[in-house]
Amino acid sequence: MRRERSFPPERQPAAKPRRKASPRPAEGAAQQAEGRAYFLETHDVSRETLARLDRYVALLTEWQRQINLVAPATIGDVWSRHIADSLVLERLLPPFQRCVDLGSGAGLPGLVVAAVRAEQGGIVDLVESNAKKAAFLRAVQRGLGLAGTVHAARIGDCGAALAAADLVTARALAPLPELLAFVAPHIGTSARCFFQKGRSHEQEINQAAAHWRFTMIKHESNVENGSAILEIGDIARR
Ligand SMILES: C[S@@+](CC[C@H](N)C(=O)[O-])C[C@H]1O[C@@H](n2cnc3c(N)ncnc32)[C@H](O)[C@@H]1O
Repeated sequence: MRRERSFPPERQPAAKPRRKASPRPAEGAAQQAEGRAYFLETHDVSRETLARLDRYVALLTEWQRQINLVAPATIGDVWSRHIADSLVLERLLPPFQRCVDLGSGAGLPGLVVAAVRAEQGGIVDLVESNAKKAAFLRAVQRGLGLAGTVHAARIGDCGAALAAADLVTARALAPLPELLAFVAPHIGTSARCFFQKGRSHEQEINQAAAHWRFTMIKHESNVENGSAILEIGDIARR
């Protein structure tokens, strides 16, 4: 459902759960294979994209033995929990020249977006302040032949990257008022932000609307009960 809104916002009905339960708890190679098979039943991706995603999962699994990239209990469930979640956002993105993913962590959704859009020429920059995670992100970019820069820095020090972006993404990074404060000083007037939010998003929208004006399309999401992807633009302080 897409609905353009200005603020103050109207109340929205709660999102409906849609996704079939994924195989959980899931750890190890057998669970990953099961998750991959289910992913392929439910997603249509090209052979080239699948090869990149397979390589990403292999690198993630290898590096996860040394550093905590994702919650350890979710590594077996990487296809349904992380890749499919990132694809929900990717499918909403218009064509772009430069997308900046904030607080990328293990590369979610940024590396998944980059892997899926590789043939379309869009560049995905990744901002991640944790040096070890940033090293992982660079290794994946190299391993998959993806364009883009990894900024091993705080978001506040990445104004130039944000200024060059036509899209900004973030998942599980910060409450909406904080996300708006990160991007507003830097992004161009036509840039759009896609923030993947959990079930507290309505409260966050109301808190943000006290300090910011913005336009928003709320895309309901099946990632978890009540989750949503907020497409936001025209951000200005009140
Ligand atoms: C909860 S994790 C989410 C990672 C990923 N987006 C995901 O959905 O799995 C948040 C990540 O953002 C990074 N981070 C938090 N604040 C940041 C900041 N101000 N600048 C850059 N990175 C930041 C953290 O190091 C962490 O890896």
